[in-house]
Amino acid sequence: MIAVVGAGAMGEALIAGWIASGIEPAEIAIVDASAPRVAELEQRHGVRGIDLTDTAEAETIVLAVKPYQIPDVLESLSGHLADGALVVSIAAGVPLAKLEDALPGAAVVRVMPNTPALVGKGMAGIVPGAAATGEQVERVTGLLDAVGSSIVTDEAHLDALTALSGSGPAYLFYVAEAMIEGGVHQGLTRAEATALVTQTFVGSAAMLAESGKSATVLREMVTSPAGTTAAALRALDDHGVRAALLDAVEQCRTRGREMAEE
Ligand SMILES: NC(=O)C1=CN([C@@H]2O[C@H](COP(=O)(O)OP(=O)(O)OC[C@H]3O[C@@H](n4cnc5c(N)ncnc54)[C@H](OP(=O)(O)O)[C@@H]3O)[C@@H](O)[C@H]2O)C=CC1
Ligand SMILES: O=C(O)[C@@H]1CCC=N1
Repeated sequence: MIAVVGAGAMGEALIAGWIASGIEPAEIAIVDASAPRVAELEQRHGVRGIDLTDTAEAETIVLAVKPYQIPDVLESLSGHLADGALVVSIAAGVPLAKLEDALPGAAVVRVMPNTPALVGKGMAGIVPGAAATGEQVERVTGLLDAVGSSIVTDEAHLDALTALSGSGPAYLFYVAEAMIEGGVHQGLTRAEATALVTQTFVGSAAMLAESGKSATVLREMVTSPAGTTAAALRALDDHGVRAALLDAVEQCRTRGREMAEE
């Protein structure tokens, strides 16, 4: 049994992705502070709500509560884990050391997933803790690869990874929102603008993933000399969009580091 503690946005993305990948809903249990939320997910996905103490029966316990809620959950779990249980924390900015100190001897793995797991296109970074066996790391890798792709990395790189793939979907949705608004300003209906922008994201992502060409070359392919794209990119440069993205990635990484100290 996989128990997901904290069935919010990311918890549900993983659950839905796992079920779509073929994992039986009966194999998944959820714990959440909100009874209506548990009922909603039971109805939508066919998973079952359990109490935190029932996670003692789970082989894999995924901690998906907000980072500041992690200490309380760890305190409740301490001393109640099954032999061989694996604890997977997806909380941003909660170091392995804090997790391992609260669960002495337990196998712990830190993971940074992202919400596209919901549609089987997730990206995740995996950091094995000291007591995690090779089989347990493979189990986690299998669970993340079932909903997209993953890499095993060092904890030192996890905040940077969070700044790209963990939080990254939000930057792209932000750009999509702004482009849709731009289309509406030009007189397109919101539905037309949304369809145009959505398919442009899908096509561009597929080219980036499948063409073998760099983002730079793909951008140059669109940019005809003295043409429309060059004018648009000039406006982005004038507004400092590249610098803003560099700063956004840095601020995200820095916030992850700060959270580790809170
Ligand atoms: N959202 C994302 O894209 C990503 C999130 N993460 C990480 O995932 C974690 C969850 O984030 P997110 O899904 O956005 O947050 P949410 O607030 O959507 O989900 C957290 C859920 O946990 C519930 N909860 C709170 N306390 C407890 C408890 N003691 N026991 C069980 N459930 C509890 C919350 O209920 P209530 O709201 O009532 O408090 C809520 O439903 C965070 O640690 C975040 O860093 C990692 C990668 C990506
Ligand atoms: O915003 C957050 O803190 C979480 C972690 C990565 C994405 N969402």
